[in-house]
Amino acid sequence: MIVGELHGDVCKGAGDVHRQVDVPDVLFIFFGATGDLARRKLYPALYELWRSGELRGRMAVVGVSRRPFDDEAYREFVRKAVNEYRPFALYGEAASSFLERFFFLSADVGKPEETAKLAARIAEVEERFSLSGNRVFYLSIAPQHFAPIAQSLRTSGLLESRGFRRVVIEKPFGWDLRSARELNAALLGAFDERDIYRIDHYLGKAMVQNIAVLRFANLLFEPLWNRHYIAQVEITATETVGVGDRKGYYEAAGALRDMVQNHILQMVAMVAMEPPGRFEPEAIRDEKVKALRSLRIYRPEEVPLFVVRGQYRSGVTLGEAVPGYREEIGNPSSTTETYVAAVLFLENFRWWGVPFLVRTGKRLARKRTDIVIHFHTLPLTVKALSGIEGEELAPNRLILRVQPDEGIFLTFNVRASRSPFQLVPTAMELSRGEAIGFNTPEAYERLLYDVVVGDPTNFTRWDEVEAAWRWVDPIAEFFAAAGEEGLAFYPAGSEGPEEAQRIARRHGLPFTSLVDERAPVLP
Ligand SMILES: NC(=O)C1=CN([C@@H]2O[C@H](COP(=O)(O)OP(=O)(O)OC[C@H]3O[C@@H](n4cnc5c(N)ncnc54)[C@H](OP(=O)(O)O)[C@@H]3O)[C@@H](O)[C@H]2O)C=CC1
Ligand SMILES: O=C1O[C@H](COP(=O)(O)O)[C@@H](O)[C@H](O)[C@H]1O
Repeated sequence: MIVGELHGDVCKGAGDVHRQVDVPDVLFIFFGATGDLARRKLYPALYELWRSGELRGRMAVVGVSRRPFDDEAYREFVRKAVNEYRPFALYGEAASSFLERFFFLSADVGKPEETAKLAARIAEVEERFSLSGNRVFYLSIAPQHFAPIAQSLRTSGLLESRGFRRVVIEKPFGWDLRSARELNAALLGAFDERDIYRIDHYLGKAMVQNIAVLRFANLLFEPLWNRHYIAQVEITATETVGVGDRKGYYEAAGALRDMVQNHILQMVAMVAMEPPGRFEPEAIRDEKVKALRSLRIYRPEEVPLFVVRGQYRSGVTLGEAVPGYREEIGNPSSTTETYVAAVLFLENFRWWGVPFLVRTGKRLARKRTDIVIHFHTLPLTVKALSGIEGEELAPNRLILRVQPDEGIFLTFNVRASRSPFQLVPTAMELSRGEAIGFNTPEAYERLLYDVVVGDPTNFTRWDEVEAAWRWVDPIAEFFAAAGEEGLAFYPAGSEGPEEAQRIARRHGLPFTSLVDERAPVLP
């Protein structure tokens, strides 16, 4: 099955279809140019867009941070970042033609007299490369800087260029609904909503983009995509890593704000949305927001019935002994959750009564992102009709493996060849990354490209953010009030807290094993 092709044709803006669009020239202005995100994701993604020819000769970058870099020091920083990701990518001629387009401004964004110098730098670079005035302001910086940056961009006239002005915002988009609204108001003081690109990098992952194609371009699935045929939806986004260098941020955010409010709920929306009338950005986002608005919001006293939070203790992950979360961040009484499992319900006609089981966490047994659609079991089994013996009839399942290896699988029952009186569940591989050239660019590469060509499909619109916070807020409030009570500890390297299976079983099937290599493809 040629998923890559379908994906491009049907879902405009969702993937490699980009390659057919004319790419305008652009100046990127990176705030937070020396930070972790810029180093690990943005420069490698830009390099890939350059290497593949999409932005070759059509872009330049002005990086901003307080570090006392000159242009040369900044170029060396970018060179190292790219080479770390793709060893020896940047050397010789290839390096200089790419790096000569990087410029630096050392400025504290809290000091207007320093950011005022940005206008001159931008003018100089745009003139040097004959750019058309298209500007992408990428705020790869802590959210408390968003408002002052927006304000200074407006007052300095930098938003009055001849070309387009777009702003890219990283998560977290607020800490709750109230702060998200304040942040949004600050941004709207400088940019139109249509020019605000709120990044959720899961929406840049090929298999997440494939959900809509699989659903709406296949007669095999479209009629079955509802409560009549689907018993349960299971979404997993687990990691083996701990909090790493982002301790301060994570201690305040926790897994609920870090992963559930954005990536997990976006995947829920993609699975649950109604077919859009047209495959256009706003039509698609209209349907996503409707799905998010139909989430049943839990009252605080209901939260323990539907949501489990956990925190890792020391253990062994991928053969390595690792400390517990509290030791890692140096706070022996932290109650921040590093794991969340929840059962969600959408109160609409299509999904009434279908549990959406979601889980995410750090320091678990496997890095895995899967979306599993569990179909109902047949009421009158083949077993009963034919006298075939064996285990319970396994339900059909459709598995979208988002990462680490991309693939789509469908499970079904067949008669065992050696023993014709037994049924065995088997899996059909509908597509796999490597086999069909799915070796797609990093999510950030796709999303950066989308910003340049002005395709907001795979970015989160404000009303989606708002709807997600409405669901998250009461749960976050409950967590904060409960403190350590109800916090389930799990050893690093495990499947997470057993309590997650308890809520899963209460509402549906248990979560699929993370440890079993065959799961969830085969039961
Ligand atoms: N890292 C990641 O994997 C992810 C990060 N994000 C989000 O992206 C944003 C950036 O994160 P990350 O790169 O990790 O953060 P870092 O702390 O690594 O980097 C912050 C950057 O901002 C600059 N900076 C800080 N204060 C100022 C200031 N007053 N004036 C000018 N520059 C300043 C820093 O440089 P200097 O100190 O030299 O000024 C640095 O370049 C955050 O909003 C984060 O939540 C989102 C998803 C993933
Ligand atoms: O946004 C985030 O995502 C990463 C996981 O991303 P993935 O693409 O590697 O699955 C997570 O580690 C981080 O805490 C979170 O902020």
